[in-house]
Amino acid sequence: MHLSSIPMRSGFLISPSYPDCFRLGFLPNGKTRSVGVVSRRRRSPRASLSSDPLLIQAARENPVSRPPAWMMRQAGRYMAVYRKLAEKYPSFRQRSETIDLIVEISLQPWRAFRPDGVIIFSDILTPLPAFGVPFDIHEVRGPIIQSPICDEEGLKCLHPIDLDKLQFVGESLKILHGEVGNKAAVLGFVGAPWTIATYIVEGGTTRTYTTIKRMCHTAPHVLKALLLHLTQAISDYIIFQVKSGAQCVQIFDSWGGQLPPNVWEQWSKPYIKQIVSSVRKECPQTPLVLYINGNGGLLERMTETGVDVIGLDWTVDMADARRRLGSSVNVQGNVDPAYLFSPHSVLTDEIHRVVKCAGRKGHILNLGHGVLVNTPEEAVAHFFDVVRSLSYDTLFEDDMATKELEPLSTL
Ligand SMILES: O=C(O)CCc1c2[nH]c(c1CC(=O)O)Cc1[nH]c(c(CC(=O)O)c1CCC(=O)O)Cc1[nH]c(c(CC(=O)O)c1CCC(=O)O)Cc1[nH]c(c(CCC(=O)O)c1CC(=O)O)C2
Repeated sequence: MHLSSIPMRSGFLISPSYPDCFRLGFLPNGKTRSVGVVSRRRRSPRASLSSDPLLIQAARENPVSRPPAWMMRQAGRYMAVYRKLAEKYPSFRQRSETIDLIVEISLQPWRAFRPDGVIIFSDILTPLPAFGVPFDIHEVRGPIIQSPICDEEGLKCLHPIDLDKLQFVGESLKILHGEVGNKAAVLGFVGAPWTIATYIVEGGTTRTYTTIKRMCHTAPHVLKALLLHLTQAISDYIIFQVKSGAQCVQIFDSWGGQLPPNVWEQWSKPYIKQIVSSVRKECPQTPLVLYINGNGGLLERMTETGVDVIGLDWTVDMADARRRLGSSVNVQGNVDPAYLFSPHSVLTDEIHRVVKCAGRKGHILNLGHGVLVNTPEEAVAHFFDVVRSLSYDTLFEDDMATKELEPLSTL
């Protein structure tokens, strides 16, 4: 399975830096056309599989020589404009379920920093009421599920996802797509069944996951029924997001890393795999990214889900991840979000290091998890400025030059 292209600010096409994995070209007229790959050697781009003159010309005019970049949680509380808006609309559910507010908040980081992706402002819990699980988000306590599910009786509240109740998501994606055109990718996202189940079973955020982990042994049939229900609902929801305008969808199994790897194999992986296979049938071109927080023990296993991109948290060294996964697996990440609190020069060096370790192909630059509350906005701006000024040629040529000089310096 291949990724489709992620449109860049310059116009349309990312294929030059992703010869193996991007095969949809975004043409300057805004239409998408399926093409072969366009590869680029040094500074002379050439088409290898595509003979479409428009694409070849466009590739020449818009050489892409850096990874695309966006940030998890790139909208939200660290931004002053968001905090101001949150004063006026104090309920998170209102902010994330009203079309005008969703569009406005999603575009705040786009206007301020021009990332290559615009992520819809939403939450992994947003679809819950549409299949029978009401929730709220409390300012201090975080998500709260009014009626956690702990037994067979609890399962009775579940019903198939009613996508009419999520029209605000569909409409917002459509509007965002229209707003950013082919200058950036529009990204949707969902929580993975295991991660969503932690909230539904525990009743909210937990530090220990003991209730749901116990359930694996005391009521496996209940947990399995819940996860199967979530699998169907989340698959339908991803397809709905794609049909509404999402060009790439991130699956957050944020709490999958809380499980021992063999338990993740049993209670998370099969459900994600099922989602990937259902989505593929309907939307074969849409890249799916899988992120797990604390995924060092799961990297190889994550590829077995069939997703296109493996999201890395910052506890995995990018070079190690590349070694372990092989260069044909696409990766996303993984600058430690705490670097955004350090001097800009330190952040610059870290971005360069991560990009060098990731290599020239199949890498989406991102943080290793979401932007932290209180992150200085100037640091986020600096992150994207550095990305924009990146050039693989310069970055890797410097390395080559150093290597070539090495024998001389030993004389
Ligand atoms: O994040 C918190 O600290 C507060 C509560 C919390 C929320 N969802 C939650 C949690 C964590 C938990 O307690 O389990 C639960 C939640 N939401 C999300 C994840 C996935 C993850 O980050 O690993 C998770 C689980 C893991 C985690 O929180 O790190 C995803 C999410 N929520 C949200 C966004 C969108 C965005 O921020 O741009 C996104 C990410 C989209 C992406 O990057 O592709 C939005 C969101 N949800 C929420 C908030 C805070 C409340 C507010 O603005 O009034 C906010 C806004 C913000 O982060 O500043 C509520």
